[in-house]
Amino acid sequence: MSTPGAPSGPPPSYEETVGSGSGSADLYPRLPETKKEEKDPKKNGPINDDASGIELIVKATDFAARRHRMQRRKDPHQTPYINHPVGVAYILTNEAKITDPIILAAAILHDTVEDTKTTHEELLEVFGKEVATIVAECTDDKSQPTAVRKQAQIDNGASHSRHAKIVHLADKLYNLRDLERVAPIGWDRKRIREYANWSRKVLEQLTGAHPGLEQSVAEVIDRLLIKYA
Ligand SMILES: Nc1nc2c(ncn2[C@@H]2O[C@H](COP(=O)(O)OP(=O)(O)O)[C@@H](OP(=O)(O)OP(=O)(O)O)[C@H]2O)c(=O)[nH]1
Repeated sequence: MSTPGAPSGPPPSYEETVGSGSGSADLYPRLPETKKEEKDPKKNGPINDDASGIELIVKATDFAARRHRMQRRKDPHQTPYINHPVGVAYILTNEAKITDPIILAAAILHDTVEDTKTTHEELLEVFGKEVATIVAECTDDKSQPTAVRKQAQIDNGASHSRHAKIVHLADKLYNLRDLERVAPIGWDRKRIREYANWSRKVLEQLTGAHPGLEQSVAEVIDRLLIKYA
């Protein structure tokens, strides 16, 4: 979902943009410093020409950025919507250690059919069956009332492919962490509790797809329910 319209007021500070660095409320856990191997800029390294996976991911990123370009998140700073699908893909590579280009492309595209005029047929044509199918499994039917859509996620989650479950887990993790960071405009404590409780029911349907992600989702839900008890 999106909040249309341009942001008003001063731009967010650097700290507000990247997170406070204070731990649990950050979108991504801090990574240990890794010492990079120094490369001699005068020497030419080998060129890896097996680039189809990278091309797919960049193509998906460009497509999603163009389709979501007018959309904003619901947070007080009205963050550009594209931050969400890119962040979901980053959770997959950074935390879940998923490097399958099909799953990453689907993660980047996961809201294009649900929240923009993009169609399933278009994704089929541009990105192929595997990517389009994962996106379809992660797409809510926005023609349905909210309560029906929310129940459908609980009812259908278990029957989805493992790839779709993994994208769904990273999607939930991003949204729950975002909720922990700052509540969307208009959300009171009750709404946050309801979202956390509903997320737990969805999580139960995704069991076994990726234990690490499942644990991370469960931990944020626990923290939210304590914070907003
Ligand atoms: N936490 C958070 N969520 C935001 C923000 N901006 C937009 N969203 C979206 O809002 C949706 C959750 O809000 P709800 O009121 O429960 O659902 P709805 O908009 O789809 O009716 C999520 O989309 P969804 O595709 O419906 O995901 P989900 O409900 O399957 O998690 C999430 O991506 C934000 O700033 N913070």
